[in-house]
Amino acid sequence: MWIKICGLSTDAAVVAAVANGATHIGFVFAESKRQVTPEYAKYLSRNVPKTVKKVGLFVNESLANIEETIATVSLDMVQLHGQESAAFADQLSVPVIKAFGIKDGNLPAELLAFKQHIILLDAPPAKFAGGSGHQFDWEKVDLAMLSGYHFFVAGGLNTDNVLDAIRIFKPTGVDVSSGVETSGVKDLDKIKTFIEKSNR
Ligand SMILES: O=C(O)c1ccccc1NCC(=O)[C@H](O)[C@H](O)COP(=O)(O)O
Repeated sequence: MWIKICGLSTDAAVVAAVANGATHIGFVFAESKRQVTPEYAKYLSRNVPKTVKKVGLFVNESLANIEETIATVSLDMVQLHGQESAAFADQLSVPVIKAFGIKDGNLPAELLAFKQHIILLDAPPAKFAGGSGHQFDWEKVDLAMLSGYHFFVAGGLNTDNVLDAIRIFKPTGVDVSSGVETSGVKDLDKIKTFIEKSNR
């Protein structure tokens, strides 16, 4: 199971994610309360082993700026949260995770164009393009449409519901940000519990 802990902005949270077995960690470079600069993400990444994938999150950013950030931080992957096309994703130099906000359980038709990429099923955008802590309507999703895709389930996951998400979706991975926070700050115990439960 891939386990991605997203929106990291402190050393303690990075250490907790890595030490407890996260396979992916996410840094938000888009406008967000969790936004970090490329230079700071590079600093936070200094002791992250190569086995843990560093993912950079962007919203409708230019190809040049994304590539510059990939180089600065040594990102392994990019997560796109805007209206980026598959043709845009195809041009990036690292593997891409494309986030889709799922409204009323409807998977977007665009999914087909992203078959070569990794998909992230998320709640629809709220104040920011992601990281809202909201859940989408799991029960209405046509699971058969996800066959053949590598995909993360995200959106409002937490230590109480992650096992249900895994049971229902049988995803390649799970992704969390708000659900491992307390009062808006990453909670090291919740990170540990989330990873332990995801690995059960
Ligand atoms: O975290 C943000 O503030 C953010 C801002 C802009 C684009 C994406 C953002 N976050 C994405 C994520 O952290 C997660 O991949 C996903 O949306 C799930 O978040 P959550 O529901 O908070 O667990």
